[in-house]
Amino acid sequence: MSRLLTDEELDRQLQDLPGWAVDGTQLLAGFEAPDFPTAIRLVDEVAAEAEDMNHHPDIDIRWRTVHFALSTHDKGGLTQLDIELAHRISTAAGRFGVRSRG
Ligand SMILES: C[C@H](O)[C@H](O)[C@H]1CNC2=NC(N)=NC(=O)C2=N1
Repeated sequence: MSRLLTDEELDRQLQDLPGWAVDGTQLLAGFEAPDFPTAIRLVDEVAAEAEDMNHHPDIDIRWRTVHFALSTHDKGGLTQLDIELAHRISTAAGRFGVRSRG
């Protein structure tokens, strides 16, 4: 599950991850919530998902905008764990009515 993904594998799987983009060794996405409390509720939900996976994002919170940066630190790049976490983040955002900025 945690080997580095090839560029082809990343390109193919990004088709199913609208709003996410690869930047070097990271998978990035920004989301805009209707208000600050909802942004924090999203981050709290993502924290639970990350703990469940034992795979944790870098998170930047600025008022209603939340940016996530995903990478598998132990491997120095992107693995299937990052893809899985991206899906969980996008799903959680949808549940909270938080739209992607991508
Ligand atoms: C020891 C612990 O399982 C590891 O440090 C986990 C924790 N969370 C992690 N999160 C991320 N993004 N990458 C990792 O390599 C990673 N490793």
